[in-house]
Amino acid sequence: MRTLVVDHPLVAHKLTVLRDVRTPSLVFRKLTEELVTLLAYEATRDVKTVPVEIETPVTRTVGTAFAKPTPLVVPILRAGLGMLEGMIRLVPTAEVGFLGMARNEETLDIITYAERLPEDLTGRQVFVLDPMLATGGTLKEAVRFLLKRGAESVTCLCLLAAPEGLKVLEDELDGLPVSLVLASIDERLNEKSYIVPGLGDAGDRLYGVAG
Ligand SMILES: O=P(O)(O)OC[C@H]1O[C@H](OP(=O)(O)OP(=O)(O)O)[C@H](O)[C@@H]1O
Ligand SMILES: O=c1cc[nH]c(=O)[nH]1
Ligand SMILES: [Mg+2]
Repeated sequence: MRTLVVDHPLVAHKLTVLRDVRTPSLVFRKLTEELVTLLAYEATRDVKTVPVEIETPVTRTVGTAFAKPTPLVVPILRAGLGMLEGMIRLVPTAEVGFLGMARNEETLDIITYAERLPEDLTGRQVFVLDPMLATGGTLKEAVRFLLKRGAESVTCLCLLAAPEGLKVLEDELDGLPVSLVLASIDERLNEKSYIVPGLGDAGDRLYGVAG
C-alpha cells in the first residue's frame, strides 16, 4: 500500500486551524475543502489520461484529457461529504457515488447504512474521501467493498491517520491496488479510539452533533 503524507506549509497551517477547538463549523468546512484540494493535487497524479488533438489560436497541438471511464469519487458519509466540493473542484468531470458508514462508538463495529454506487466498477479508478482514519475499520470495509465491485484502484484521501489504523490497513490490504494520501499521521489513538492530538469528531465539527 502506497502512503503519501503531503508535507507542505499550506497544509500544515490549515490543519492547525482545523484542529483548534475554537474554530467554528463554517471555518472548519471551508478549511476542509481547501485541504482536500491540496491533497487531490497529489492523489490524482496517476489518473488515467489520453492524448487529445486541439487547436490553439496559433496551431494544432496534442494535449491531455481524462480517459474514460472517468474517475469515481466516493465520500463516506457523513464526514467525507465535507471533502466532496474540494475534490470535484479539481476533477469536475468525475462521477460521484456514496457510502454511508458509521462506527458504533462503544463496540467500534462498522454499520453501512447507505450505498449508492455503480454495480460494476471494472476498470474504474476510485477516490475515497474520509477525513479520519482512526482504527482503520471504516476504510478497510469501504476499500474491500469497492475492490469486490471491480475497482481497478482505490486511492483514499484522509486528513488525519493514526499509526494503529495505518498498520491495520497495511496488514489487511497488503498487495492490493490501494494508496493513501494524508495531511498528517498523528501520534496515537486514545482509550475511546479517537485520534490524538486529532481534531475531535469530524462529522460533529462539520455538521453538529449526530443524534
Ligand atoms: O477508522 P475508524 O475507527 O473506523 O474511524 C473513522 C471513522 O469515524 C468517523 O466517522 P463516524 O463513524 O464518526 O461517522 P460520521 O462521519 O457520521 O460522524 C470518520 O469519518 C470515519 O469514517
Ligand atoms: O478522532 C476521531 C476518530 C474517529 N472519528 C472521528 O471523527 N474522529
Ligand atoms: Mg462521527
